[in-house]
Amino acid sequence: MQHLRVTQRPPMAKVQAWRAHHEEKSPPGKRQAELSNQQETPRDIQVQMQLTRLQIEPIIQDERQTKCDEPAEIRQLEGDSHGNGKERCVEEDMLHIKLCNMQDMLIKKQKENEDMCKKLLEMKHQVEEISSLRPQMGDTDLEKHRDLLVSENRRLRQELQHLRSELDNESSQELEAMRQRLLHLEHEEAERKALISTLQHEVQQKAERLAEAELRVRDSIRMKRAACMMRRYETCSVYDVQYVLKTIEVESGAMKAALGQAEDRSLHLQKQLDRQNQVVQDVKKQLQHEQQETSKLHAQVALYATELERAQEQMVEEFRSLQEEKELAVSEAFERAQEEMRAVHQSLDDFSSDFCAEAMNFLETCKALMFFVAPNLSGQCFLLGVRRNLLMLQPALRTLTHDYNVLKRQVRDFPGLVYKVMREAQDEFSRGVKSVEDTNAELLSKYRQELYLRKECHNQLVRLRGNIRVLVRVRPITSDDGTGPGAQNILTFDQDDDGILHITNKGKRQSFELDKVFPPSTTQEEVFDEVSPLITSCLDGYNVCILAYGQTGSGKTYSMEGTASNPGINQRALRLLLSEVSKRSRSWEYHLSVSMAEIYNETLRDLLGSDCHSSLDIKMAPGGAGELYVPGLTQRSVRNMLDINKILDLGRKQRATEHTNLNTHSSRSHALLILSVKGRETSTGVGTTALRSQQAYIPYRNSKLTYLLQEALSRDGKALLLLQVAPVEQNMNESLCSLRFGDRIRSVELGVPTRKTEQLRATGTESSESDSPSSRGARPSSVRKKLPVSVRQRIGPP
Ligand SMILES: Nc1ncnc2c1ncn2[C@@H]1O[C@H](COP(=O)(O)OP(=O)(O)OP(=O)(O)O)[C@@H](O)[C@H]1O
Repeated sequence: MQHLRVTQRPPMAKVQAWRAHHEEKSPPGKRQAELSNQQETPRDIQVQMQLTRLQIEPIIQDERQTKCDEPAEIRQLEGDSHGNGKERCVEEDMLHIKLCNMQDMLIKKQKENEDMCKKLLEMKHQVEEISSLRPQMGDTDLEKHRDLLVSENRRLRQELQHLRSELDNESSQELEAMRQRLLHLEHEEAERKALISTLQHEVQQKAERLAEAELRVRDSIRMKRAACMMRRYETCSVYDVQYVLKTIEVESGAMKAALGQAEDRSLHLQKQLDRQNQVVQDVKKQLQHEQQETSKLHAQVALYATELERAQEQMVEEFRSLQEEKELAVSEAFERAQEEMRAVHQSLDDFSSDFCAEAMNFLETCKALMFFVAPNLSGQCFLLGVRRNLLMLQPALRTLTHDYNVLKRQVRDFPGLVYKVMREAQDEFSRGVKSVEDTNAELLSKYRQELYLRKECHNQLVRLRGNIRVLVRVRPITSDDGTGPGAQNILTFDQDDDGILHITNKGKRQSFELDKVFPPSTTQEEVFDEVSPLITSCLDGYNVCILAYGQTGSGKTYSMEGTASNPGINQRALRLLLSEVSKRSRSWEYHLSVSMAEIYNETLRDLLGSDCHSSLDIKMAPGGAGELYVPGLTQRSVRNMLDINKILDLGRKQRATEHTNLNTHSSRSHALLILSVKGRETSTGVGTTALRSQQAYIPYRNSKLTYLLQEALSRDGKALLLLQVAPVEQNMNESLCSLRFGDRIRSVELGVPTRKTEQLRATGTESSESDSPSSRGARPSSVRKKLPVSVRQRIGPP
């Protein structure tokens, strides 16, 4: 591709040969000396012109050739870029335009060259003419002409040189740009081809894996069928067959009836559940309505409160102005009264002084007249008048004082009155609010009660159907989650329903309903409290399986193993079982044993054995019951906490050492803790066997693990899935996958869990009876339960 735009250089050999030929005739030293002295002859000029022509011609030819090549290049480019989309078409168009421009330019340049050639020819003619005229012309004229021609020749040569360099420059730039573009396109194409081949490879790998999985499933079905057949044909004698047939005949009616009853009960419970759901929905609606009403009332209360506040402020303002007015009025009245009093006193004083003066005068007069006339009574009359006036003023003063006192009292009592009125209003409001709150609380408690009932019904349904219980534990945000937008929390919880988890995905909220959701604040103890009833039921003879599932770093190990100071389910479960065993020790004898295994890369390893490097196999139990066991898997008896701690430590250490040796990552390995409990009721001789297994991850593609799990998740088992999720945004996809997986698992029906009991006969042979909830009612013991006890010891040495 790159070679397309490489321009052919002028045939320099031809030029050099021609030059050598003429230099022979006119040696370069001589010619140069002539040129430097401006002494070129017409012959020299002719030679120069010819040389120039020879140099130009290849360039022109080259350009012509380039021009001819261009459509081919374009075609080539079109071919290369075919299928690279619009972008490439646009680029091709641009290149095409550029090429057209170049063509135009080349034509122009060619024309210029041709013009120049013509000029040169003319010059040649002129030179010839001059040479023919030379004999007729004088030396001076000739010299003049020669100078002119030489200078013209030099100018033309310079122009030619300039044009040539321009042409070279432009064409080389264009060529470089096109080369770059071509390289880029080639690079892109190579990348695409690599991508396609990677994808093809992946598709092929997936197809191979699918085929492999299909083959495995077919194998397992074939094996199961074969085992069934073997069981039927090898282990059962004619007598057994007859016995079985008879038992089936006898039992089938009762079994059908029991099945019918169970179905009826399930239907009834389903109906009840539907009813409860309906009630819950109604209550929810009512609650919503009440909440709306409450919010309305709250708004009204707030409105009233603001109005009250405003009224209070107004009242206070009015009260203040009234008080000011009152004080003003009182002070005015007081001043007036004082004025009046002063006036009265003044008049009294005046009067008394006048009166005294008068009286003195009068007395003087009287004294003077005493001797002559009888005593005069008019002075006494005047005094009586004044006294009457004073007596008339006194009630007015008293009324004024009384009014003043009343007003003063009113003013003093007014804030208290306002406060009282407001208090009453507030009391009334709070009574209203409280009654609304009480109604709400009542509705809420009813709603919770209904939820609880619904959960109970659901649990009962789960027990009857034998579904797997799915719990979710959300781990807290840790420093490993980093900072930034990826470390944002995306999970929220429902305050009223502990089985709801909301996940906010791109602004949208998705809700998942599970059996229980543990928020990050949940302690190990609280998680264990939820799991413990399941664990104790393995003492009653049920197969129990607890699985922790989740992406790497979501807290599976933390929940199952925990830390030394805060142990997880494994250690707590063993501790609980030990304490239960000691509680029941009066009537029961139990034997607890523990195995620990790890599956890594389809290799099952014993973590408690002396050689933890060797790989173990999973085999069909020889009893023909189609059950599996692991030959050579170490089982260690457990009697106290010391034993438990030793065993767990050993298992952990073996696992860690092996990981260091293999340089593996923990998330690719799957740990199993298998606990076997064998119990015997000392009074009746009834024995129970059960199996509990835990593991850290369920990859369904892992056949070894699936084999072991299919035992634990068998029809007569109780199973619990502990989904572990990380709360941050960067783990959203994995969290969604885990929750969707949990949702699907919740609907998986394992069948009614059955208790495994066996009656030990005095002769040493064993029989068993079903003690499942249904069997305790009407369901008779099944054929499966009549198998010898050794067959039920599934994992561990046969
Ligand atoms: N509930 C929790 N409280 C506090 N820390 C937790 C909790 N759950 C997990 N962690 C912490 O989160 C980190 C990852 O947890 P853990 O190792 O249990 O994840 P994992 O799912 O077992 O990972 P892997 O699959 O890679 O083994 C650990 O540091 C652990 O201490």
